Amino acid sequence: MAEPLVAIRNLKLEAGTARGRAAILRGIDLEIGRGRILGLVGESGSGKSSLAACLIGLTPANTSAISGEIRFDGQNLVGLDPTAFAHLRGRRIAMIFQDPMTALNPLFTIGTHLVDVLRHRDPGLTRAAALAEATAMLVKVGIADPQTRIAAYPHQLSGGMRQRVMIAMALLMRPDLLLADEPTTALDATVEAQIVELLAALRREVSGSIVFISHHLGLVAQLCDDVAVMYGGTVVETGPVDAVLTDPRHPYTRALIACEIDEDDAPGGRLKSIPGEVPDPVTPMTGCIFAPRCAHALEACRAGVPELRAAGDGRRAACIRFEELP
Ligand SMILES: Nc1ncnc2c1ncn2[C@@H]1O[C@H](COP(=O)(O)OP(=O)(O)OP(=O)(O)O)[C@@H](O)[C@H]1O
Repeated sequence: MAEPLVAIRNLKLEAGTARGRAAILRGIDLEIGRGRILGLVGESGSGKSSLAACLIGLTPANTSAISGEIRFDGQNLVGLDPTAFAHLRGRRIAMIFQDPMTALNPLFTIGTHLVDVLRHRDPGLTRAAALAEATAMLVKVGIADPQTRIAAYPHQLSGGMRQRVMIAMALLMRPDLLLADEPTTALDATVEAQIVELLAALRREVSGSIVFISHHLGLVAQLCDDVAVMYGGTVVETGPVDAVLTDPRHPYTRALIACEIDEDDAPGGRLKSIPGEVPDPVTPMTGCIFAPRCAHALEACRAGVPELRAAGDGRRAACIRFEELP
Protein backbone atom coordinates (compact mmCIF):
# COMPACT_ATOMS: atom_id res chain seq x y z
CA MET A 1 0.00 0.00 0.00
CA ALA A 2 1.19 3.55 -0.75
CA GLU A 3 2.69 5.45 2.16
CA PRO A 4 -0.14 7.27 3.98
CA LEU A 5 -0.14 11.08 4.08
CA VAL A 6 -0.44 10.99 7.86
CA ALA A 7 0.60 8.20 10.23
CA ILE A 8 -0.33 8.74 13.87
CA ARG A 9 1.33 6.51 16.44
CA ASN A 10 0.51 6.34 20.14
CA LEU A 11 -0.60 9.97 20.24
CA LYS A 12 -1.39 11.13 23.75
CA LEU A 13 -2.68 14.51 24.85
CA GLU A 14 -3.19 15.57 28.44
CA ALA A 15 -4.67 18.68 30.00
CA GLY A 16 -4.28 20.19 33.43
CA THR A 17 -7.73 20.68 34.98
CA ALA A 18 -9.03 21.69 38.42
CA ARG A 19 -9.84 18.00 39.06
CA GLY A 20 -6.39 16.75 38.06
CA ARG A 21 -4.72 15.65 34.83
CA ALA A 22 -7.17 14.73 32.10
CA ALA A 23 -6.21 12.21 29.43
CA ILE A 24 -7.86 13.63 26.32
CA LEU A 25 -6.19 11.38 23.76
CA ARG A 26 -5.07 8.06 25.20
CA GLY A 27 -2.77 6.63 22.53
CA ILE A 28 -4.22 7.12 19.06
CA ASP A 29 -3.04 4.89 16.20
CA LEU A 30 -4.41 5.95 12.86
CA GLU A 31 -3.49 6.53 9.23
CA ILE A 32 -4.88 9.01 6.72
CA GLY A 33 -4.43 7.76 3.17
CA ARG A 34 -3.37 10.07 0.34
CA GLY A 35 -6.32 11.57 -1.51
CA ARG A 36 -8.79 9.81 0.79
CA ILE A 37 -11.62 11.17 2.93
CA LEU A 38 -11.51 9.89 6.49
CA GLY A 39 -14.60 10.26 8.67
CA LEU A 40 -14.03 10.69 12.41
CA VAL A 41 -17.08 9.65 14.41
CA GLY A 42 -17.89 9.12 18.07
CA GLU A 43 -20.04 10.54 20.85
CA SER A 44 -19.48 14.03 22.17
CA GLY A 45 -16.29 14.12 24.24
CA SER A 46 -14.59 11.21 22.46
CA GLY A 47 -11.68 13.41 21.37
CA LYS A 48 -12.44 14.13 17.70
CA SER A 49 -11.84 17.89 17.85
CA SER A 50 -8.77 17.41 20.05
CA LEU A 51 -7.27 15.08 17.45
CA ALA A 52 -7.95 17.68 14.73
CA ALA A 53 -6.35 20.35 16.96
CA CYS A 54 -3.19 18.22 17.20
CA LEU A 55 -3.14 17.82 13.40
CA ILE A 56 -3.26 21.57 12.84
CA GLY A 57 -1.09 22.54 15.82
CA LEU A 58 -3.76 24.49 17.68
CA THR A 59 -4.09 22.64 20.96
CA PRO A 60 -5.41 24.76 23.87
CA ALA A 61 -2.86 26.32 26.21
CA ASN A 62 -3.61 23.98 29.13
CA THR A 63 -2.99 20.87 27.02
CA SER A 64 0.76 20.90 27.41
CA ALA A 65 1.65 17.21 27.47
CA ILE A 66 1.56 15.81 23.97
CA SER A 67 3.53 12.69 23.09
CA GLY A 68 3.74 10.07 20.38
CA GLU A 69 4.08 10.79 16.69
CA ILE A 70 2.14 12.43 13.88
CA ARG A 71 4.10 11.80 10.67
CA PHE A 72 2.81 14.21 8.04
CA ASP A 73 4.48 13.40 4.74
CA GLY A 74 7.39 12.06 6.74
CA GLN A 75 7.74 15.07 9.10
CA ASN A 76 6.84 14.60 12.77
CA LEU A 77 4.35 17.30 13.83
CA VAL A 78 4.63 16.43 17.53
CA GLY A 79 7.10 18.86 19.03
CA LEU A 80 7.36 20.89 15.82
CA ASP A 81 8.26 24.49 16.63
CA PRO A 82 5.36 26.97 16.38
CA THR A 83 6.90 28.93 13.47
CA ALA A 84 7.30 25.81 11.37
CA PHE A 85 3.72 24.76 12.25
CA ALA A 86 2.38 28.19 11.31
CA HIS A 87 4.07 27.79 7.94
CA LEU A 88 2.30 24.46 7.32
CA ARG A 89 -1.04 25.88 8.45
CA GLY A 90 -2.86 27.58 5.64
CA ARG A 91 -0.42 26.21 3.08
CA ARG A 92 -0.43 22.44 3.50
CA ILE A 93 -2.96 21.91 6.30
CA ALA A 94 -6.28 23.82 6.43
CA MET A 95 -9.42 23.64 8.51
CA ILE A 96 -13.14 24.34 8.09
CA PHE A 97 -14.85 25.00 11.42
CA GLN A 98 -18.36 24.26 12.67
CA ASP A 99 -19.23 27.94 12.93
CA PRO A 100 -17.86 29.96 10.01
CA MET A 101 -18.35 33.21 11.96
CA THR A 102 -15.46 32.24 14.24
CA ALA A 103 -13.14 32.06 11.24
CA LEU A 104 -14.45 35.02 9.22
CA ASN A 105 -13.52 38.56 10.23
CA PRO A 106 -16.72 40.66 10.40
CA LEU A 107 -14.81 43.77 9.30
CA PHE A 108 -13.61 42.34 6.00
CA THR A 109 -15.55 41.57 2.83
CA ILE A 110 -15.75 38.06 1.43
CA GLY A 111 -13.47 39.21 -1.42
CA THR A 112 -10.77 40.36 1.02
CA HIS A 113 -10.86 36.99 2.81
CA LEU A 114 -10.47 35.09 -0.45
CA VAL A 115 -7.75 37.36 -1.85
CA ASP A 116 -5.78 37.08 1.42
CA VAL A 117 -5.84 33.29 1.16
CA LEU A 118 -4.66 33.42 -2.45
CA ARG A 119 -1.85 35.86 -1.69
CA HIS A 120 -0.75 33.68 1.21
CA ARG A 121 -0.57 30.75 -1.20
CA ASP A 122 0.94 32.71 -4.07
CA PRO A 123 2.50 36.06 -2.99
CA GLY A 124 3.19 37.11 -6.60
CA LEU A 125 -0.49 37.15 -7.60
CA THR A 126 -1.98 40.54 -8.58
CA ARG A 127 -5.20 41.66 -6.88
CA ALA A 128 -7.09 41.47 -10.21
CA ALA A 129 -5.92 37.91 -10.87
CA ALA A 130 -6.74 36.92 -7.29
CA LEU A 131 -10.23 38.41 -7.54
CA ALA A 132 -10.86 36.55 -10.80
CA GLU A 133 -9.78 33.25 -9.24
CA ALA A 134 -11.85 33.98 -6.11
CA THR A 135 -14.97 34.72 -8.17
CA ALA A 136 -14.55 31.50 -10.16
CA MET A 137 -14.25 29.56 -6.91
CA LEU A 138 -17.44 31.12 -5.52
CA VAL A 139 -19.25 29.83 -8.60
CA LYS A 140 -17.80 26.35 -8.01
CA VAL A 141 -19.08 26.26 -4.44
CA GLY A 142 -22.55 27.19 -5.65
CA ILE A 143 -22.77 30.87 -4.73
CA ALA A 144 -25.09 32.65 -7.12
CA ASP A 145 -24.26 36.23 -8.12
CA PRO A 146 -20.62 36.03 -7.01
CA GLN A 147 -19.85 39.62 -8.10
CA THR A 148 -22.25 40.93 -5.46
CA ARG A 149 -21.30 38.39 -2.80
CA ILE A 150 -17.61 39.15 -3.11
CA ALA A 151 -18.30 42.71 -1.92
CA ALA A 152 -20.54 41.55 0.95
CA TYR A 153 -19.58 41.28 4.62
CA PRO A 154 -19.92 37.93 6.44
CA HIS A 155 -23.06 38.98 8.40
CA GLN A 156 -24.84 39.75 5.11
CA LEU A 157 -24.73 36.07 4.10
CA SER A 158 -26.80 33.14 5.37
CA GLY A 159 -25.15 30.42 7.48
CA GLY A 160 -25.10 28.00 4.56
CA MET A 161 -23.54 30.60 2.29
CA ARG A 162 -20.88 31.45 4.88
CA GLN A 163 -19.99 27.76 5.07
CA ARG A 164 -19.69 27.71 1.26
CA VAL A 165 -17.27 30.67 1.54
CA MET A 166 -15.23 28.72 4.11
CA ILE A 167 -15.09 25.76 1.73
CA ALA A 168 -14.03 28.12 -1.09
CA MET A 169 -11.23 29.51 1.10
CA ALA A 170 -10.07 26.01 2.00
CA LEU A 171 -10.09 24.90 -1.66
CA LEU A 172 -8.16 28.00 -2.78
CA MET A 173 -5.38 27.03 -0.38
CA ARG A 174 -5.03 23.66 -2.15
CA PRO A 175 -4.00 21.97 1.09
CA ASP A 176 -2.62 18.44 1.30
CA LEU A 177 -4.78 17.91 4.36
CA LEU A 178 -8.16 19.54 4.93
CA LEU A 179 -9.80 19.19 8.33
CA ALA A 180 -13.56 19.73 8.42
CA ASP A 181 -14.84 19.80 12.02
CA GLU A 182 -18.61 19.22 11.90
CA PRO A 183 -18.94 21.74 9.06
CA THR A 184 -22.68 21.18 8.74
CA THR A 185 -23.81 20.91 12.37
CA ALA A 186 -24.88 24.54 12.67
CA LEU A 187 -27.04 24.34 9.52
CA ASP A 188 -30.60 23.15 9.07
CA ALA A 189 -31.14 19.72 7.53
CA THR A 190 -31.78 20.88 3.94
CA VAL A 191 -28.71 23.14 3.84
CA GLU A 192 -26.68 20.42 5.55
CA ALA A 193 -27.57 17.99 2.75
CA GLN A 194 -26.61 20.61 0.14
CA ILE A 195 -23.21 21.22 1.75
CA VAL A 196 -22.47 17.49 1.95
CA GLU A 197 -23.44 17.11 -1.72
CA LEU A 198 -21.16 20.03 -2.52
CA LEU A 199 -18.23 18.47 -0.64
CA ALA A 200 -18.81 15.18 -2.46
CA ALA A 201 -18.99 16.96 -5.84
CA LEU A 202 -15.83 18.96 -5.10
CA ARG A 203 -13.78 15.89 -4.30
CA ARG A 204 -11.87 16.14 -7.55
CA GLU A 205 -10.89 19.75 -6.69
CA VAL A 206 -9.03 18.49 -3.66
CA SER A 207 -6.02 16.43 -4.53
CA GLY A 208 -5.18 16.07 -0.87
CA SER A 209 -6.82 14.17 1.96
CA ILE A 210 -9.81 15.26 4.02
CA VAL A 211 -10.71 14.51 7.62
CA PHE A 212 -14.47 14.92 8.07
CA ILE A 213 -15.64 15.05 11.69
CA SER A 214 -19.30 14.26 12.22
CA HIS A 215 -21.81 12.87 14.69
CA HIS A 216 -23.83 11.65 11.76
CA LEU A 217 -22.91 8.20 10.44
CA GLY A 218 -25.19 8.65 7.41
CA LEU A 219 -23.16 11.65 6.24
CA VAL A 220 -19.92 9.77 6.79
CA ALA A 221 -21.23 6.84 4.73
CA GLN A 222 -22.18 9.25 1.94
CA LEU A 223 -18.92 11.18 1.80
CA CYS A 224 -16.02 9.20 3.23
CA ASP A 225 -13.74 6.42 1.99
CA ASP A 226 -12.52 5.44 5.44
CA VAL A 227 -13.81 5.88 8.95
CA ALA A 228 -12.29 5.94 12.42
CA VAL A 229 -14.60 5.41 15.37
CA MET A 230 -13.39 7.22 18.48
CA TYR A 231 -14.30 6.50 22.08
CA GLY A 232 -12.81 7.98 25.25
CA GLY A 233 -9.74 9.39 23.49
CA THR A 234 -8.95 6.20 21.60
CA VAL A 235 -9.70 4.80 18.14
CA VAL A 236 -11.71 1.61 18.70
CA GLU A 237 -12.30 0.68 15.06
CA THR A 238 -11.07 1.92 11.70
CA GLY A 239 -11.09 0.86 8.07
CA PRO A 240 -12.94 1.32 4.78
CA VAL A 241 -16.30 2.95 5.40
CA ASP A 242 -18.36 0.17 3.75
CA ALA A 243 -16.72 -2.60 5.75
CA VAL A 244 -16.93 -0.79 9.10
CA LEU A 245 -20.46 0.55 8.77
CA THR A 246 -22.07 -2.54 7.21
CA ASP A 247 -20.26 -5.15 9.31
CA PRO A 248 -18.79 -3.48 12.39
CA ARG A 249 -16.58 -5.61 14.59
CA HIS A 250 -16.31 -3.47 17.73
CA PRO A 251 -19.26 -3.48 20.16
CA TYR A 252 -19.06 0.33 20.43
CA THR A 253 -19.36 0.79 16.65
CA ARG A 254 -22.38 -1.53 16.73
CA ALA A 255 -23.99 0.46 19.54
CA LEU A 256 -23.39 3.74 17.71
CA ILE A 257 -24.97 2.40 14.51
CA ALA A 258 -27.96 1.05 16.46
CA CYS A 259 -28.54 4.55 17.91
CA GLU A 260 -28.48 6.17 14.51
CA ILE A 261 -30.89 3.63 12.99
CA ASP A 262 -33.23 4.35 15.87
CA GLU A 263 -32.96 8.08 15.22
CA ASP A 264 -33.89 7.56 11.55
CA ASP A 265 -36.91 5.46 12.54
CA ALA A 266 -38.22 8.09 14.90
CA PRO A 267 -37.49 11.53 13.48
CA GLY A 268 -38.13 14.15 16.10
CA GLY A 269 -38.63 11.38 18.63
CA ARG A 270 -36.50 10.61 21.65
CA LEU A 271 -33.00 9.57 20.71
CA LYS A 272 -31.87 6.17 21.83
CA SER A 273 -28.53 6.43 23.54
CA ILE A 274 -25.94 3.91 24.64
CA PRO A 275 -26.58 3.07 28.30
CA GLY A 276 -23.92 4.28 30.75
CA GLU A 277 -21.64 7.29 30.92
CA VAL A 278 -18.91 8.49 28.55
CA PRO A 279 -15.56 7.90 30.32
CA ASP A 280 -14.23 10.73 32.44
CA PRO A 281 -10.85 11.91 31.07
CA VAL A 282 -9.52 12.31 34.64
CA THR A 283 -10.09 8.62 35.45
CA PRO A 284 -7.10 6.44 34.50
CA MET A 285 -7.83 3.70 31.98
CA THR A 286 -7.32 0.13 33.10
CA GLY A 287 -8.32 -2.37 30.47
CA CYS A 288 -10.69 -1.69 27.58
CA ILE A 289 -12.17 1.78 27.92
CA PHE A 290 -15.57 0.61 26.64
CA ALA A 291 -15.78 -2.39 29.02
CA PRO A 292 -17.94 -0.61 31.65
CA ARG A 293 -20.67 -0.06 29.03
CA CYS A 294 -20.12 -3.19 26.94
CA ALA A 295 -22.66 -6.02 27.04
CA HIS A 296 -19.96 -8.50 25.97
CA ALA A 297 -17.23 -7.55 28.47
CA LEU A 298 -15.46 -10.30 30.43
CA GLU A 299 -12.92 -10.05 33.25
CA ALA A 300 -10.11 -10.27 30.65
CA CYS A 301 -11.41 -7.08 29.01
CA ARG A 302 -10.70 -5.13 32.19
CA ALA A 303 -7.18 -6.55 32.56
CA GLY A 304 -5.33 -4.89 29.68
CA VAL A 305 -5.82 -2.20 27.04
CA PRO A 306 -6.70 -3.94 23.74
CA GLU A 307 -4.72 -2.94 20.66
CA LEU A 308 -6.18 -2.33 17.21
CA ARG A 309 -5.98 -5.69 15.41
CA ALA A 310 -6.69 -6.67 11.81
CA ALA A 311 -10.36 -7.67 11.56
CA GLY A 312 -10.68 -8.53 7.84
CA ASP A 313 -11.63 -6.38 4.81
CA GLY A 314 -9.08 -3.73 5.81
CA ARG A 315 -10.72 -3.12 9.19
CA ARG A 316 -8.90 -2.95 12.51
CA ALA A 317 -10.73 -3.22 15.81
CA ALA A 318 -9.56 -2.81 19.40
CA CYS A 319 -11.52 -5.62 21.03
CA ILE A 320 -10.11 -8.90 22.32
CA ARG A 321 -13.44 -10.66 21.63
CA PHE A 322 -14.47 -9.54 18.15
CA GLU A 323 -13.95 -13.01 16.60
CA GLU A 324 -16.43 -14.52 19.07
CA LEU A 325 -19.16 -11.92 18.72
CA PRO A 326 -22.32 -13.01 16.86
N1 LIG B 1 -8.39 22.13 26.94
C1 LIG B 1 -9.02 21.17 27.61
N2 LIG B 1 -8.93 21.06 28.95
C2 LIG B 1 -9.56 20.07 29.61
N3 LIG B 1 -10.32 19.14 29.05
C3 LIG B 1 -10.48 19.20 27.70
C4 LIG B 1 -9.84 20.22 26.91
N4 LIG B 1 -10.17 20.01 25.61
C5 LIG B 1 -10.98 18.95 25.59
N5 LIG B 1 -11.17 18.45 26.84
C6 LIG B 1 -11.95 17.26 27.20
O1 LIG B 1 -11.47 16.21 26.38
C7 LIG B 1 -12.54 15.39 25.92
C8 LIG B 1 -12.57 15.37 24.40
O2 LIG B 1 -13.02 16.61 23.90
P1 LIG B 1 -13.20 16.91 22.34
O3 LIG B 1 -13.78 18.27 22.21
O4 LIG B 1 -11.94 16.62 21.61
O5 LIG B 1 -14.30 15.81 21.96
P2 LIG B 1 -15.22 15.72 20.66
O6 LIG B 1 -15.30 14.27 20.33
O7 LIG B 1 -14.70 16.61 19.58
O8 LIG B 1 -16.60 16.24 21.20
P3 LIG B 1 -17.75 17.07 20.42
O9 LIG B 1 -18.35 16.11 19.46
O10 LIG B 1 -18.68 17.45 21.52
O11 LIG B 1 -17.09 18.24 19.76
C9 LIG B 1 -13.80 15.97 26.56
O12 LIG B 1 -14.04 15.24 27.75
C10 LIG B 1 -13.43 17.40 26.86
O13 LIG B 1 -14.16 17.88 27.96
